[in-house]
Amino acid sequence: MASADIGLIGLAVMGSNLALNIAENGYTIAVHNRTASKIDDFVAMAKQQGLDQKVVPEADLVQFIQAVKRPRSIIIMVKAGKPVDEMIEQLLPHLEAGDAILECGNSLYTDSQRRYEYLKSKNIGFLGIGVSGGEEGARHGPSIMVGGPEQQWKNAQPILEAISAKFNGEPCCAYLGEGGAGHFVKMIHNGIEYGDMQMIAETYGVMRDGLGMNPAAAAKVFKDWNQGPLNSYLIEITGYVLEAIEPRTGKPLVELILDKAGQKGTGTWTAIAAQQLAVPATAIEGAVAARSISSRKEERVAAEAAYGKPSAGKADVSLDDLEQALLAGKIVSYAQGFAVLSKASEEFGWNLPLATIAKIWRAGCIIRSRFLDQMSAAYAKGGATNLLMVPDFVTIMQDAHKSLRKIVAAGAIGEFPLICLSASLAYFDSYRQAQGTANLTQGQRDFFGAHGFILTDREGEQHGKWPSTLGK
Ligand SMILES: NC(=O)C1=CN([C@@H]2O[C@H](COP(=O)(O)OP(=O)(O)OC[C@H]3O[C@@H](n4cnc5c(N)ncnc54)[C@H](OP(=O)(O)O)[C@@H]3O)[C@@H](O)[C@H]2O)C=CC1
Ligand SMILES: O=C(CO)[C@H](O)[C@H](O)COP(=O)(O)O
Repeated sequence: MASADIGLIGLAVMGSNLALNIAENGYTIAVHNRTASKIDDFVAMAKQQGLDQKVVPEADLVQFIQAVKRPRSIIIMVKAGKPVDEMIEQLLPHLEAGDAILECGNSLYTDSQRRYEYLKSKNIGFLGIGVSGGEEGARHGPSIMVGGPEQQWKNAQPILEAISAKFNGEPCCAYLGEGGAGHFVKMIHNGIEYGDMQMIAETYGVMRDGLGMNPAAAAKVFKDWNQGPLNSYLIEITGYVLEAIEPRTGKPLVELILDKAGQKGTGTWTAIAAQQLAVPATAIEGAVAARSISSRKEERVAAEAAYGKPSAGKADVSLDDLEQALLAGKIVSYAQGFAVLSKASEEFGWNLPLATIAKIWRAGCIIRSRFLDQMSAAYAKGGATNLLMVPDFVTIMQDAHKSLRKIVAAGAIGEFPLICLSASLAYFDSYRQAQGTANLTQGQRDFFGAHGFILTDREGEQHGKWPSTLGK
């Protein structure tokens, strides 16, 4: 007898917490996991939290499906990629017309588009949903980015809005467009997350290598910054990470963590999508590159032996400059992320609501910050082609870019790498330079490939009369 309002497959970190969140919001939820012992663990956890009455555990997939009321909504929260397709294949023979799959992992947006088309041909609905907020967000309110057919969204809307984070009472959950729109927006969220994290790490590098600060002193600065314009979840947790002590040695934990960053793909996908759409996203690309360089620990050790240890001279910068530089870098990185969203919206016909996206990122997600409230207000006014041209942000950048410049210069002289902050500065300088240097590039392209150029004093494409270099 079907008794559950919704079903969920995949009881790892995200799935189990989402299921508890759904149960706590008064919905009965059927749960299933490939490894059955995880279902028992989950039920024990639900019991501890007084939510087991709202949970229908089913180790058998067919019985799990039958436990969900029709038309069924089934959330899949398993490892992204092939496991999602395998899960869909296992579900398909037992689903009926009108049922829907809500795929909530970090899936590539083109996979979501493909899955939607495939399931549509079988009369099964599909929503590709980006969920952000990690373990705590999933349990108490994540930010939820929905893509797919609007009717399916309407069916799922009450549950998704109920479980989402709230900012001033507004749900951080929205329908963003057809096909892969939800997962595209989540991908850009993660690209921005990479940029934020890398710029914070670089700022810590300036404190450590340029200002000789220990982790406890750096932690205090991040805690102070969290009271100002940089107020955000990532700045807040940075303070906690820096002040943590490893109990066995009594040393700062951060100094014992191996300096190799992991990555699961969403940052790289953002960089690729930006390149494919011809939108410069250099800060995000820099952040992805920084993780890749970090993973080459052995090569870095060998290179340091070959070139000598960086001089790590005292940087002549203030903490105020550092704060402003981080703010400036962050504005550039968000400007790039939103520019990619804007172009994708045009290219894929999604009509992405940029103000709404900034709004639903104000709470619940990893990049939540005070700054996003200001950004959503700017996009709500309309007419913003690039965040760098929005009056509020022009005002901030007019001063903040000077600090960014000082910090990047200090990094270059002091020999500590600022791959993301320097990429942000270079983008800013390129974006605001009315007379660039592509005139020379165009001359070269015409020289070797007769690609043509435009002259500023006349109409139409022109070619130069170039000397032959053959035989020289
Ligand atoms: N962790 C996080 O902070 C966040 C994660 N996400 C995304 O959410 C999704 C779930 O993440 P997370 O909770 O960390 O779990 P994992 O990505 O670690 O995936 C583990 C889950 O996938 C199941 N699984 C793996 N392979 C298969 C398969 N072939 N068939 C059936 N089930 C399979 C596992 O089942 P079993 O127990 O049997 O191994 C388990 O339930 C991922 O797409 C992730 O990228 C999104 C936001 C934040
Ligand atoms: O989606 C997330 C947060 O928003 C996940 O935590 C994701 O795993 C982060 O990406 P990576 O593992 O590549 O750092």
